[in-house]
Amino acid sequence: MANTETVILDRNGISRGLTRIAHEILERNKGVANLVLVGIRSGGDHLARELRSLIADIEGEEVPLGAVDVTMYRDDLGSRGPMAMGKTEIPFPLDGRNVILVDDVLYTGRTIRAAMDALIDLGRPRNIQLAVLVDRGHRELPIRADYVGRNVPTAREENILVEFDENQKPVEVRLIKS
Ligand SMILES: O=P(O)(O)OC[C@H]1O[C@H](OP(=O)(O)OP(=O)(O)O)[C@H](O)[C@@H]1O
Ligand SMILES: O=c1cc[nH]c(=O)[nH]1
Repeated sequence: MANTETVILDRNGISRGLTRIAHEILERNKGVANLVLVGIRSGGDHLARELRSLIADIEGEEVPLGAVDVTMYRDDLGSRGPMAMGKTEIPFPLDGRNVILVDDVLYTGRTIRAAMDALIDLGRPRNIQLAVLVDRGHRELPIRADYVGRNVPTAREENILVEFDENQKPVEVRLIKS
């Protein structure tokens, strides 16, 4: 049977969701002092860059931006076959910082567990908060997001695709039923 695809968010919808998240982050953290953004490769790193730009538009200040690759921290490393590995680039100390971890889709929570282990190997943040563009449910670990662009109820066999253009700007979020 052919796949059916439904657009959940277009460019404007994504932009509105990220703008709201930027305001929520600033509200909860009382501004940008002590704040850093770390995006999970790949996808979360592009969204973290968008959030940094939106926060700068509101506060007039750019917060430190990093990216984490979770490949070596995955709990299915042995069973998944070869995987392309990205680079973790966090060019600032994490100790004592309020870290906003950013990803595109939150599903089982296993990627977030891996990312938190990767961060904690690098330092001891004051806290880690989680921002995701889409929460599709079906958690397998006790993990929740602090900031959510859109909650999308899904069936396990469905898939959420976040598409980026050639400049790594988010273009569309689609729900794919196969
Ligand atoms: O909550 P989880 O069940 O861990 O799923 C969420 C993760 O799945 C996707 O990454 P994927 O592993 O497909 O890698 P990619 O983004 O690099 O393609 C997505 O970008 C999230 O990081
Ligand atoms: O639907 C899903 C599940 C995990 N990761 C995605 O990007 N989409």
